[in-house]
Amino acid sequence: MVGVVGAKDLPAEPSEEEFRLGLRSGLILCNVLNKVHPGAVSKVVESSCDSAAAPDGAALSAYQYFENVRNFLVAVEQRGLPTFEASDLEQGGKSSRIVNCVLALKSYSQHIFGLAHAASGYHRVLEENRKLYNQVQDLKGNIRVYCRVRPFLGRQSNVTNTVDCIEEGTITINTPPKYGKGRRAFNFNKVFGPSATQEEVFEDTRPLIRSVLDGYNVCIFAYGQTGSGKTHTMSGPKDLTENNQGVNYRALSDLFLLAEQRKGTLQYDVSVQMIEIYNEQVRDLLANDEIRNNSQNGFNVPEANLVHVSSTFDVIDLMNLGQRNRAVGATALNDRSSRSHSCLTVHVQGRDLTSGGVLRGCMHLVDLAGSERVDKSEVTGDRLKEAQHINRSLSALGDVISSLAQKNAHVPYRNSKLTQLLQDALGGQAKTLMFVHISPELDAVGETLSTLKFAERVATVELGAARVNKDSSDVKDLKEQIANLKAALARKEGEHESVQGRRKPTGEIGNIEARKKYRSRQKTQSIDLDELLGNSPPWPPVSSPGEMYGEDDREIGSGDWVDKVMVNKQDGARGTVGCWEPENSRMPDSFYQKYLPEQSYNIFPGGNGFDVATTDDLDELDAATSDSSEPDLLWQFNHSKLSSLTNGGMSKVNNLNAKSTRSPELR
Ligand SMILES: Nc1ncnc2c1ncn2[C@@H]1O[C@H](COP(=O)(O)OP(=O)(O)OP(=O)(O)O)[C@@H](O)[C@H]1O
Repeated sequence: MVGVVGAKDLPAEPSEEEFRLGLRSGLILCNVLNKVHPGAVSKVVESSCDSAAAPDGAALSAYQYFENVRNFLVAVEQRGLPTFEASDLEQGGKSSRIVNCVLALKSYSQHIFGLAHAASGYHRVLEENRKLYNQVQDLKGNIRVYCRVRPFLGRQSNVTNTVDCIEEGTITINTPPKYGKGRRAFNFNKVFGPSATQEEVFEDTRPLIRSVLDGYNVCIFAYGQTGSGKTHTMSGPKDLTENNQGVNYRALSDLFLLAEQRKGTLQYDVSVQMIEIYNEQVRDLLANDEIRNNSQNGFNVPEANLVHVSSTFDVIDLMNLGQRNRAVGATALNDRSSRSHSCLTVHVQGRDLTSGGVLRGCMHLVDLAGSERVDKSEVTGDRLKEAQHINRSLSALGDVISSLAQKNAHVPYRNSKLTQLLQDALGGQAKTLMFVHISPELDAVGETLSTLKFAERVATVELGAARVNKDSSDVKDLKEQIANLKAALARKEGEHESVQGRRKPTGEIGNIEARKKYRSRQKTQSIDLDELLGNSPPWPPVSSPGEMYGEDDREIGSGDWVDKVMVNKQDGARGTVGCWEPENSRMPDSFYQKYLPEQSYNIFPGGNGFDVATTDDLDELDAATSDSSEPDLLWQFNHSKLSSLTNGGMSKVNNLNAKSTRSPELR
């Protein structure tokens, strides 16, 4: 009897490798059966195509292949055609050899059918989950703003508290007469009081981390007066422990945790960059060499290192290095004041192991330099210059926010490096979260009020709907080609310039302390600020989001998970279900050796029309029974892929990275 695998037989979670092997063996089985009983397959295909029960999503064709196999076997039975019993093996002659082969394949495929069936459900649920999750995120709307109140620091215990009360998303400030009425309430998505722990704060940020892995661009930035706790939120205090780690560390460890959990279906490659904007200079915090000018865009741009990371430990090392390299100074208000805006950018590339589709997400974690009243912070000289730069860029940020809030056609992003850096996050399709920080002291109330007013404004900015960055393999290949061509062109130009002795002088790097060398794992690359901004599409005019995108961007931004199988299936000219074109689809020899008994591996001597005496012959058999282009996408399977699957997971990302040292680029 041909067995039909019931729900009870389905494994909870087939491994990716089992799933693929199953698909391939189903293909072989159908081809063999088709030869034994020509015509039967197509009948079965017709009926199974109508099946309303077939799930949609990435696993559709896998599901249908196996439906076909199953239905075919049932049809064979119903017609009283050979039943594949072990006793058949004893019979001599051609038909028993066929039966022998089919039997071996069938028994394996029954098992695999169960796996594939379960996998299709698993993929479907995963995909639905992912979509729903991000829809909920999108519905939350504008830039999200969380307010955090710093506790009084040790030396300030007797100081008057300006924070009257905190309720859910509302914070009420007691305002001295000079600032208007007695109390003023501000509403945000969330308000964290002084006793909120780092973990509690991160808990509400966590959903965004998932979005990065789903191919969205995310920006989390900390805003507030100097000394109000921005660095504390983003990185943590000076004496860092696991408990008091800030958002940056937690975000990265979550990222790796989730990537690990998804490794059966998606393989992720993670790289980070860390830059700072100091006195309107963009500088690489992970640099091992001097930063060079790149005057192409009219402003200084570093060759920012994109460092591949494969664990939280790697990230902690890098962040520590970046923190050490940050321009930090003491002001009257904060003895460890950040004098620059810092941005940790995490690039994530996920490859769907089934469809080969690629998702790219990018996350900016920005710790802005603190605004300060220069009279109050008593700064002079270099510190004054820094403060002026900081205030100017924050005011440029304010102008951008105002324009966005008013939906102006022109948004002055170009007025500062900071606004250029945040351009996509503020106006594009990123998911953006701002942590606004306030100090509770009475003498900070002026800044507190202006900070909170600014934050309220930010909360009204409407973002374009966040878009997932995804590439089908074809698009990805084309982009890689473009990137290679660009790199070649840049190299040529460089050669040309050096020949003519017109090389630009080394850029000014300001007064940052000497950079620690960090050579071992770094890859240096030329990028411009646009690339630092990640892979999100360019900011479209507010009134017509998406207008500026190229055809390519539109195609990949349709909001659905792009999957090669699905893309192909939409093409009516090909991909008839149940037909296979096994171009390049030969299984590794190890497969045949492992899964076909020796006698059936070598079972078809010549002369019967479809001899399968060798694996090469199996290829021919495949070729003879195929007429669809689908499998060359679905069935690309060879030794190297098998080994990459078995080695699995994040350990492979090094190799991936070695292939592509550029940051993900969609432009
Ligand atoms: N939630 C908090 N709990 C405990 N201590 C905090 C908290 N927030 C800030 N602090 C402490 O307050 C001081 C100032 O914080 P921090 O350096 O993070 O401020 P900042 O806004 O980054 O300042 P600047 O803009 O000058 O860099 C630090 O000593 C920090 O450890």
